[in-house]
Amino acid sequence: MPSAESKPKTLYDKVFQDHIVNEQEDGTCLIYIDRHLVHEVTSPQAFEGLKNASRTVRRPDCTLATVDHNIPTTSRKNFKNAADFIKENDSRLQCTTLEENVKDFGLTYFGMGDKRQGIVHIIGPEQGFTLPGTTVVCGDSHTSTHGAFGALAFGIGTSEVEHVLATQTLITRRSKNMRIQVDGELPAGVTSKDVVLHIIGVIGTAGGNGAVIEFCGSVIRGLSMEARMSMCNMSIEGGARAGMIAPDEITFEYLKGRPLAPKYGSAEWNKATSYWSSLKSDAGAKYDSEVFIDGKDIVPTISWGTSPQDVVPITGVVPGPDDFEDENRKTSCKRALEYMGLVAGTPMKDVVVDKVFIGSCTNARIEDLRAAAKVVKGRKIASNIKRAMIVPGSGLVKEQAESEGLDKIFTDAGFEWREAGCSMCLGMNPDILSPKERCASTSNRNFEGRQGAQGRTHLMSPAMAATAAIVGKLADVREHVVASPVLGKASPKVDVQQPKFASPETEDELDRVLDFPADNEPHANSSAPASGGGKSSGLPPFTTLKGIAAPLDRANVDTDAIIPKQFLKTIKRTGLGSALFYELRYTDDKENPDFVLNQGIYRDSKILVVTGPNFGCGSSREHAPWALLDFGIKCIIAPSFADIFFNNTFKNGMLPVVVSDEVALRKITDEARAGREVEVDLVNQEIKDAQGNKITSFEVEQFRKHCLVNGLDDIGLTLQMESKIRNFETKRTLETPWLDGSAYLRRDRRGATMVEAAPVPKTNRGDVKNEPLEW
Ligand SMILES: CC(C)[C@H](C(=O)O)[C@@H](O)C(=O)O
Ligand code: SF4
Repeated sequence: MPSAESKPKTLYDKVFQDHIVNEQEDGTCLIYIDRHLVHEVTSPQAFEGLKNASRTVRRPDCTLATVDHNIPTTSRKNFKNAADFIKENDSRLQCTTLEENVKDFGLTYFGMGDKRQGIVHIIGPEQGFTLPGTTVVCGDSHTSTHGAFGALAFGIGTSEVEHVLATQTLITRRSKNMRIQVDGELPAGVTSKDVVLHIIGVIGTAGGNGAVIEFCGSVIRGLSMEARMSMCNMSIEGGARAGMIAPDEITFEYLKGRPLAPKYGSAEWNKATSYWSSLKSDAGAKYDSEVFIDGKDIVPTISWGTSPQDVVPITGVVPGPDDFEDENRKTSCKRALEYMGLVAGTPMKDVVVDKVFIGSCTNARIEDLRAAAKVVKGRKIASNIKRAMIVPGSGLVKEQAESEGLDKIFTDAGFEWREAGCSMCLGMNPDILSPKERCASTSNRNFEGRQGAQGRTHLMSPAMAATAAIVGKLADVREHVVASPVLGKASPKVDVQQPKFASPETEDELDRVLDFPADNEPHANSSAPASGGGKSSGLPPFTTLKGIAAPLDRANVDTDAIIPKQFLKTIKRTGLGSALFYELRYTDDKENPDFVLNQGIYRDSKILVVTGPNFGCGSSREHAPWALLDFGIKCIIAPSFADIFFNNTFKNGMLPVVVSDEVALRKITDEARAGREVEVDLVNQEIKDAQGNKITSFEVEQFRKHCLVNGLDDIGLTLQMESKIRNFETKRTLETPWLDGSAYLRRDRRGATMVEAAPVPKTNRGDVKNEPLEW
């Protein structure tokens, strides 16, 4: 779909533009979603919403589901079904709920008995489900991974999952363009994980807020697809909505022969690659911000603290509060040192490690395992290492590694060779750290409690984690491996039989008239009652809110802190108030009297005033706003917010207010500290004191305000755009036919009936006896 306008565009601009179904005057866009990945944690409430409203999944052919977060990674030799295999009640319920839902809605599902099962961000690319120029979403923040293909891929909350399931579209706005150019050459032993950790150290965890990052430059061009995926994966840790890399020959090579990619050599493949080749930023395209990095300045990088921006070269020392100028960072540093059990000035290489975890959607692909195996080969893990785990990202990665003998290299060295899943990346399953255990980890988040309550995480590359296992301390791979560079360049190809599928029908007449009756369209200034595709009022309206405001003196509050992983196992949206800020509110299950929400009037807070920036960073879990809401907090005031959290609050009838003016924020905080009520008047966009005196005004997007004030439900509104969505789909079938349900499920040309395609079943519920594991 070539873009029409001639103004130089960025890669992001092009992909975004090609997916607009409708654009309102205030810039609110309805965009079409090509690919939707679903996992068990963020989908139950979405499916429940569909069922309650008697809605169906619009495009089962563009939806792919798997289980990854909750599942044990122990041997599946005796696996019969998930219900028997998963011992923990809540985890089992989330997985079996997904199994029921994929059956009820007719979705393609890779269950635990299917070797294509794996971490959602590993299986999408592996299958060719992720393709250049597509929009890809998932109820998971690391959906940014798929941007490595030149896709616009981003994490969404559960309300948006429901929206995509029902409408195959999303309501969103344009992000800013940020370019990060890494030129030159990487020194030996430096991998893409070091590059991205280094970048996050430079820009900070809020550096990319509101933006989509385009990674470019000679270093990026020289990376394999898997290495590019590791980089885009962690764009979210840099605060960005998404990361993107322009597709090139390396991308096309990777896609050849993937089951869901157009068949290599076919007319469709040629058409696709010619479109994909146009997906690069035009010369002269404008970026809102740019960062230049010289590859030669990057050394193996490792995290020391509790935020992904807390990184140092392995050759460095643990920093102290005096190393930072910013007050927020000084405070965070003090707290992080205490949590991590580290003393400022200690050489990183002196830090002793207890456990090693090689896995996660950042680094559990075949190249990652090869890089680790290269370090480990012929060696043994150090005697102080209590446990070292290799967790392949998917059953196919596992199989490939076994065919290369990597499993043997690892087990001979003393590593555990596990089954695919998220594992110790977030400890929603049995793989966790014990309190105070220190882990060398290839995952992406080192938040407090992330890998287990009081666990201590150091982020690094697979080669560095493998070196730590051998040395028993954090260590520099360059001092322990002679051969270099450790980073492999080739993208392994999954050797698969190309599934047969009929090419989509294209003779349908393309209706180019995209007009839609004006009185049915959502409009910022209209409160016309909904009609047609569904009801559009569903949330309690938000006009003004007056109440006690709790002050919170923290920066970069992540959603793991707002609601820790153990509470994500619910299949409901309610009842999470008691879990809000769990680790901060309770010590050994007893209330911590120092935490503001445990004190007097603040127990009844309706507003939260946060003094530090970037509130709600990290995971896409909508459980964070649900927990705040259940506690009674409907409005959060902060200098800035992380994008996904910000979005999620609106979907629940809540209001996040950005107050970046320091004086105004201080005044509001003073009112909060004095225990006086604060009033948030959305209609007039003002914050007032208890007497009604204006403290400050604030900005809010008009469409969002309209929905909040009128209590409107997005899905109902979007369903009224049915004819525009249908027209977009018709055009998509004609111009990019490879995006219509290739292989697994194909959409009938009349658009309604779903037909099943060989060779895989529509659902795989883990019934190994009746469902094929080979394909
Ligand atoms: C469970 C899910 C919402 C979450 C995410 O969005 O990132 C998880 O994958 C994580 O890594 O914390
Ligand atoms: S970040 Fe960790 S928990 Fe989240 S999807 Fe990736 S592997 Fe799973």
